[in-house]
Amino acid sequence: MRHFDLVIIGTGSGNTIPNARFSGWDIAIVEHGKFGGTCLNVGCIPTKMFVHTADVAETPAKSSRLGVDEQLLGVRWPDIRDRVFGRIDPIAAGGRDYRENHPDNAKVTIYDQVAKFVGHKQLDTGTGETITADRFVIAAGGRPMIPDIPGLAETGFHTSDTVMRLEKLPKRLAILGGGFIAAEFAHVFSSFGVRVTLINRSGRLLRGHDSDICSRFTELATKRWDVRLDTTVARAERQNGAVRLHLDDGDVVEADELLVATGRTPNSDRLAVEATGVEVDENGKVVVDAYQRTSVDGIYALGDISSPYELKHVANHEARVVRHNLLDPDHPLEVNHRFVPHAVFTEPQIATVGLTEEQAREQGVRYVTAHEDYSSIAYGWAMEDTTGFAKILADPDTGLLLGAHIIGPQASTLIQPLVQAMSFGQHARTVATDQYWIHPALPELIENALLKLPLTAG
Ligand SMILES: Cc1cc2nc3c(=O)[nH]c(=O)nc-3n(C[C@H](O)[C@H](O)[C@H](O)COP(=O)(O)OP(=O)(O)OC[C@H]3O[C@@H](n4cnc5c(N)ncnc54)[C@H](O)[C@@H]3O)c2cc1C
Ligand SMILES: NC(=O)c1ccc[n+]([C@@H]2O[C@H](COP(=O)([O-])OP(=O)(O)OC[C@H]3O[C@@H](n4cnc5c(N)ncnc54)[C@H](O)[C@@H]3O)[C@@H](O)[C@H]2O)c1
Repeated sequence: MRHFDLVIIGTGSGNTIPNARFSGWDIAIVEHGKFGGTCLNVGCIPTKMFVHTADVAETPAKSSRLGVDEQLLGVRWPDIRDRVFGRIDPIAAGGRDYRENHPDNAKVTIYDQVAKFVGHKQLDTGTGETITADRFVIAAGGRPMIPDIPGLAETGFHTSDTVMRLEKLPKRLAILGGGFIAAEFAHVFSSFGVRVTLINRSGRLLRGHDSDICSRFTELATKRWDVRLDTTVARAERQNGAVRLHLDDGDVVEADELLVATGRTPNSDRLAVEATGVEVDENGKVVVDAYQRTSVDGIYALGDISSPYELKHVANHEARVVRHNLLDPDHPLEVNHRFVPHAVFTEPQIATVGLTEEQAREQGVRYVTAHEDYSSIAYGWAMEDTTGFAKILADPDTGLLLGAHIIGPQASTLIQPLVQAMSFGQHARTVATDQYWIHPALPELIENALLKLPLTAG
């Protein structure tokens, strides 16, 4: 059995670990799919390339309120799709080529089949070779979770792994789920002229967000798409080429294609991590401590397979922590999950960091809130925005921010000064008043919301 200093399973964030500081280490990289993992190949990057294109396609529908009459002449799906993957596919191939052929990686060996643990620190690489190592990094991510619906497999469906490579645009798309992926793809496909029906089990879309954000988004989504809430699919079938979804309320939704976006499940099962003694929780997530160490000495995990946050910036941060801890295990770094922001790139954009109002209430945290509409700031007037807002929560006594939630144009960018303020423990008033805010730019939304916080001091 070949023995390595380090085996890394998964080339998403895991592949960022080996650098010049590992020269001299015998490293195996195990990846059965494309190099770059979910984010590069089927996640963040292609979706946002589609989202930007969708935003452009949607412009004419919004411009007449500004007195500019525009017309969308067409959407060339094959060109849109091929631009995205024409850019991405070579990056994945280049990533593999670098690890396989570049002199920097002379001591790196690649295994390209589905691997699974077969014993303590023993990995069956799926290539006919079983390997061992002193250290492992489990960075094998997750995959779409497919609900158990009678007829679903026979009906045929897409997930986020396949829907971006459709041969042609469907006329009608049914989306099962009401989370991040459903919200982003509903925006993308409807902007391209596809009639979208969204079927969601719970009563509000993007649950888990602050309830003011969920309510506003659900209200807007309902105007744009056929949204079925508090509904599940009892049975699916395909008739005359069309997907037919029988809902539990008796209604039938017909579509040309179906996208299942009902959450993701970690790949710990397929990797059989228990065979090496690595502990998983009730959701199949690998259990790690604050240093990303699993229950087995020398085995680390990171990213979607272990993290409570299924976000690329978190996976990358955890990979940096693991890299340090591999190199200097006697002085390990702790992971920093204090203020993890995220954005949903739908229409309108949504961004969030810290506590929602519901969480603050449940945790018994003392808080005050401030709310500012885009329609109250000059650039919001310029854009004729009537639905966007920022909501900020702060501790009334210390003036420290507890959470921030934005729905509206550029929300994913506008949130950043608030992430910074929270990360560096800055007082809300200081952030609002001790720096210039460019007038009349969109960040005035944040400045005004901060100034409105009814703080007891400062
Ligand atoms: C549609 C979509 C859009 C997203 N958009 C965003 C976004 O805008 N912003 C954001 O922050 N996050 C986004 N995410 C989440 C983000 O993509 C993930 O959090 C991130 O990619 C996780 O990285 P990772 O390294 O943990 O795993 P991955 O990138 O999934 O890497 C795991 C790798 O392990 C390989 N692997 C798994 N099992 C085995 C095995 N047994 N043997 C060999 N190889 C194996 C897989 O092939 C894969 O390449 C999105 C996700 C999806 C699905
Ligand atoms: N912009 C981003 O950062 C981004 C974008 C896409 C995905 N992601 C990551 O990927 C993860 C997975 O995304 P997702 O949208 O698949 O999951 P999600 O957890 O965000 O949403 C799942 C949705 O499916 C619904 N659901 C579950 N089972 C159902 C059923 N049987 N019938 C009907 N509805 C059902 C849930 O109520 C929920 O609304 C996200 O949690 C996120 O961390 C991030």
